[in-house]
Amino acid sequence: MTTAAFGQINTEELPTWGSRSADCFEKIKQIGAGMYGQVFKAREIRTGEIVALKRIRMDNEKEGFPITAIREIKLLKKLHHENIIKLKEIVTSAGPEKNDQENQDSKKLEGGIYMVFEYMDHDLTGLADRPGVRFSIPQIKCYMKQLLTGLHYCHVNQVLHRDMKGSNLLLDNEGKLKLADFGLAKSFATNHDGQLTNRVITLWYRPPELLLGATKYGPAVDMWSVGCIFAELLNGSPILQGRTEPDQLNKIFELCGSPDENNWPGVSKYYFYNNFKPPRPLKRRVRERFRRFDCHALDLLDHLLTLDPNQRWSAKQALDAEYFWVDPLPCDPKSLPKYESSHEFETKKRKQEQRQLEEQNKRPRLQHGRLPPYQHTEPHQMKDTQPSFSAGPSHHPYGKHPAPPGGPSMYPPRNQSGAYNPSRGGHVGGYSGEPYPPQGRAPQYNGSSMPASGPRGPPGGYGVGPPNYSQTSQYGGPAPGRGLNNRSQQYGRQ
Ligand SMILES: Nc1ncnc2c1ncn2[C@@H]1O[C@H](COP(=O)(O)OP(=O)(O)OP(=O)(O)O)[C@@H](O)[C@H]1O
Repeated sequence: MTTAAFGQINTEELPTWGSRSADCFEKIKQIGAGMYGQVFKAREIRTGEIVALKRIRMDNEKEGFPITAIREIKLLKKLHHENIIKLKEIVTSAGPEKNDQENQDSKKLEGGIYMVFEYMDHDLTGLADRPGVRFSIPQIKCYMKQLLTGLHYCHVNQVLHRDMKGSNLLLDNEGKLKLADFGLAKSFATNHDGQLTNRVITLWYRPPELLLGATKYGPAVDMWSVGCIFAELLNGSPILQGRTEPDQLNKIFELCGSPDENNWPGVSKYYFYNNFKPPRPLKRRVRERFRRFDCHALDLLDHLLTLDPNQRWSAKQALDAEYFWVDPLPCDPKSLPKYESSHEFETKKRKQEQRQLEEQNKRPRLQHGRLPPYQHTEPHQMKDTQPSFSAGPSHHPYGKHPAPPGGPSMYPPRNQSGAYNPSRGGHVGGYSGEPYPPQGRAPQYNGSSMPASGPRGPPGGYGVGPPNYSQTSQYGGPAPGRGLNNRSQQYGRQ
């Protein structure tokens, strides 16, 4: 593959885009389910080549071809780099409908438009979640180096990724890492008025400037996410697991200290600064909290998790960090262990099944498959003597409801109307339990104040989006670009 030099976009185009049918491929299995499409492992029938097919979800599209797909195709056609996923072609199929059960079990792909990608064995979140997988330091350095190299290529080509997180970093069994999911990416070369939406990037990876309402921003937004991913790799779990935007900011400030004009010149001008600045000064605790990391890792992390985007390290500065040049050095990707394929979709599904099984086992045993007989009690006693099966674990598909928005934060209580909508964005079902970062995309606005996150949902049920800022919430009334009620409007402001 030819790789364009930094600063140059390879505009060479593939000849037959969209001209082939999806019938050239047979489905092997589903490996991903994002907010905007399902991803399948598939085989090209003629050549036997294994590929990943991302079905472009059209069901919610009243306004034509989804903007996220247009973005992804447009940018990926221009970006050619060994650390960026390769979009090979687009194929279409007039095949059977989505809910056709027979089709779901068959190898035939259902009707729709598909993006054909090179296949990658894992995503970083899926791999890290695999029981028994522990990354070594040279391995983490190797992944981080590739991640930064791919991102540096994007940034010098004036592309912001805007959804950096583990599940969008794909790995193959040769140890290669590639950035994927450019559905929220944006070319900032063409954005002259500088008005960008701040409702991008999955909450746990979202930088403070976006949470404070920035509409002018640059590559530093991705670099904050890189800091979160790096710390997560070393820590073994995500480091800033906010449940709502205020809670996320709260967690950031508790770790990185309070922002003020000294450590972040201009911060007081952000739209939400006065609403969210901590009421009392907080100390920066990055070095203290991660004191078990080695000093070079800590140094890099400290520069990535810098509140002021102008002082935060760029991908280039990060690549030059001591961390990558001292022993133990990053390993050769080819020397890395080969793992059984692991995508976040599958690991989550497995966990969900296990949890369901555990819940079932916890339930009181039913006699002859019937509910346990009620104890005969006087009506007045019945009140306090509920049949035990009702006290069992919740079988709500989303598990526990998330904590009320705002949580134990210092922010004023939030407007509670519609406090939680488990089927946000129209996605139902769900992996329950653990908190989950709302997706990079803001959900469709339902006109009420909603918490930012719910537990993660399954195929699409993951689609727990960050909340829309409520127009009546503590965010201090209407703000530019808020109160949008569909995706195309939502992204109207780029
Ligand atoms: N080329 C690929 N090879 C292997 N797996 C892939 C590939 N592309 C995507 N996947 C899997 O599918 C998942 C979802 O893909 P992607 O993020 O592109 O979809 P999306 O609809 O934009 O998702 P999201 O809403 O999570 O951003 C990835 O996390 C990954 O596990």
